[in-house]
Amino acid sequence: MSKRPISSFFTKLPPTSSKKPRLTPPSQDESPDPTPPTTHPSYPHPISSLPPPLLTLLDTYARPTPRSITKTDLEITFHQPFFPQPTAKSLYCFLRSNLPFYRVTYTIKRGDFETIVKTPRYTTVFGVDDHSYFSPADKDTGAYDNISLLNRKTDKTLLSYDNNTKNTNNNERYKSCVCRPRPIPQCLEVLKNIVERESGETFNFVLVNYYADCGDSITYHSDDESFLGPNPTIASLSLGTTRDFLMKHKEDKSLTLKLPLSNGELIVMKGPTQRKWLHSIPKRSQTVTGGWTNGGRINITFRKGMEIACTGNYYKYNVGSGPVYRWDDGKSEMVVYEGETKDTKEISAIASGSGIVRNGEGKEMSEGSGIVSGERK
Ligand SMILES: O=C(O)CCC(=O)C(=O)O
Ligand SMILES: [Fe+2]
Repeated sequence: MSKRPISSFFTKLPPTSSKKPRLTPPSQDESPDPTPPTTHPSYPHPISSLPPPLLTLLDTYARPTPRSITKTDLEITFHQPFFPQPTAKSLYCFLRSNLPFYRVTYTIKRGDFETIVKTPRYTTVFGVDDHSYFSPADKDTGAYDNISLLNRKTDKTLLSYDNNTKNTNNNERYKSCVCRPRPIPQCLEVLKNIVERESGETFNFVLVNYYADCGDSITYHSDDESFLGPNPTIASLSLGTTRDFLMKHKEDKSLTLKLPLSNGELIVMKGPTQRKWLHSIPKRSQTVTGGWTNGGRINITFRKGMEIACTGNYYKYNVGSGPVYRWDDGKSEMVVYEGETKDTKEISAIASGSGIVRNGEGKEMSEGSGIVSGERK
């Protein structure tokens, strides 16, 4: 495998309003070397890098000027589209095949009752809050293998990842994390860089949702946790099937908004939007996009976590402690990843069995059956 530095694809792209392509597509006879997969001890498996032709298509698109949507307490920039349809569809297939996903289950306490909540979609997350940063990739090879986590103030190592240790961490700062914080792999870092360039914002977390079909959803909530700062900007990219993004004002019930989000579209939510509005992707009995019925959808949100608590929260609710899922092309569905350790197999057997009720009173429920306000769970 060629050792072309991954970092050559990571260079921060300067903000630009130019509508012209910025990279020259490779000619037939000089196709660039493929970038090796991103590997890191915190990953359950190597994560493939974007094929150079797809990378070029993503970066050279002359995107139309976005439109602004403003309502009381709401500021959204709508890039329609951010990536052209065929490119976005390739990206959708690529990410669905190559990212590790989780179907997280967690418990919440309501009075004396402990309730098990099953997240009604697949999720995954990469990144770390602003108090820490990952050391740069290897200068010569671009490899991630030895990337460690450093304290932003002191530049001292907080976690040096070791292939031989379990995927838990003993670091005081991140002791509430269900797994070790994971650096953003090349395929998502590239997208983050393009979104940052076009929006003029910076992000340190990439959260991915995979809605397998029209029955997967996210309940009404707002991404207004204090660990994101007072008026967080959140950029949200949609790939695959069109799904309705519903919004409603937290106080004024007459204020609502429905945005069908389609393949390749990006919304950037800003200002008071998270503080004042809720949003959701409701279940549907059927979705039809083009000739495609009840297809899947990937949503990627780019966020900036300001506080340490953000990291524990995001890994708990988007990775959890259950099995890893990967896309199976033959079966056309997510299946439990076979390369898992004995420990995760045991957890997966417990989670998929019927005996997960923690106390006599507990009952299972789906997130979709309740409104979770103020927290994205
Ligand atoms: O899938 C979407 O468009 C929304 C996802 C979302 O709201 C979230 O991840 O917090
Ligand atoms: Fe959200």
